[in-house]
Amino acid sequence: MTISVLGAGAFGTALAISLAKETPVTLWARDSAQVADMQRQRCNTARLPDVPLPARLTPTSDFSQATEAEVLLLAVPMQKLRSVLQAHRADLKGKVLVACCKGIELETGFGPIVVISQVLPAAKPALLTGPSFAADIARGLPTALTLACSDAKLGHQLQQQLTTANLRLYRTTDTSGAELGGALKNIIAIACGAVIGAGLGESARAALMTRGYAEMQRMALACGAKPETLAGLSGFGDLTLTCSSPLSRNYQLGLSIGRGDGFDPNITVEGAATARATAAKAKTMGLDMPLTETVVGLLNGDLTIATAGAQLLARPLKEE
Ligand SMILES: NC(=O)C1=CN([C@@H]2O[C@H](COP(=O)(O)OP(=O)(O)OC[C@H]3O[C@@H](n4cnc5c(N)ncnc54)[C@H](OP(=O)(O)O)[C@@H]3O)[C@@H](O)[C@H]2O)C=CC1
Ligand SMILES: O=C(CO)COP(=O)(O)O
Repeated sequence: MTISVLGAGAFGTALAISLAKETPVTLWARDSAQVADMQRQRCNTARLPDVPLPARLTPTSDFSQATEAEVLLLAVPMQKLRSVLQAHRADLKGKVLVACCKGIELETGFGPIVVISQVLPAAKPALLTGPSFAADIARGLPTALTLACSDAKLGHQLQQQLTTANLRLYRTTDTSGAELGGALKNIIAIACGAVIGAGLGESARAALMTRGYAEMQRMALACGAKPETLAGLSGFGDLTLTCSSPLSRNYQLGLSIGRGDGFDPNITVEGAATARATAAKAKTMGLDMPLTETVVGLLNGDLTIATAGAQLLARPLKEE
């Protein structure tokens, strides 16, 4: 089996490095200058400066060359996924496409699997998600992820093909649960960062993580997901990592909100658009998602941390 990774950001490069230790991998980037630099330096200096590219990793800016592979990993941000698929529709037709992004499309409220199916009805979509920082995967540290594919046979094959010595994949056919877990945890990570940034304490963070998990379940189960998927790596696992580590960019955005600092808008923070998409979706579905609404209020500047905290604490008392 041959593999290409489309998108040479932090995560795409990390996955390519991990896989290329065991099999040839092509890594596509749209920027030919970046590709030339990777070929020359044998390193992605912009995104993973300290990790060398293995000999079996071939960087390219030639999309057709990359799509000669049998399995294509899509490692671009969620809000860019549709345009990338549309731009390369002919080359991607009928391919096995493994989305590696976490989020919900702002304009439609759909996750990556539906977006792939809409743009490329003949493609075979899957999702790779779960708790993992690019830097950890690139350094070969032990990591466990979820491979979700509604086609059980293909999911089984992908699980075998994409597992490496240090990257252990579990599989599920519940694509909806896997993509919602990975998308919604980023919203709660922003909230947790804000609480810590504002000095409100670890106890408040634990409360947010727990009530955030309840909120994630509320949305996911209403969309037909299985509770055990939410309890797995793609949901609870990634929630734990992202809400507790300063390496997370979603958590970092929250920290800056809590501290009242600025934040570089060029950094990929999936939770911001996903919070807005989820709040809109929850409204149409009649779901109560107070933490998501609060994060949207903070992002839009409609709420201060003090008002947000006071509003959440003043909500009607209820059963757990
Ligand atoms: N970083 C991590 O630790 C993890 C990330 N993820 C997920 O992976 C996804 C990607 O994140 P990450 O790699 O960190 O993000 P980065 O910001 O590091 O990289 C994004 C990549 O997408 C490319 N890109 C953006 N827009 C386009 C476009 N229109 N056409 C082609 N390429 C495009 C960028 O290219 P260019 O540089 O030219 O702009 C860049 O290579 C996200 O959904 C994230 O949640 C999942 C797990 C871990
Ligand atoms: O998804 C991630 C960890 O699993 C990466 O988190 P950030 O996108 O917040 O950096």
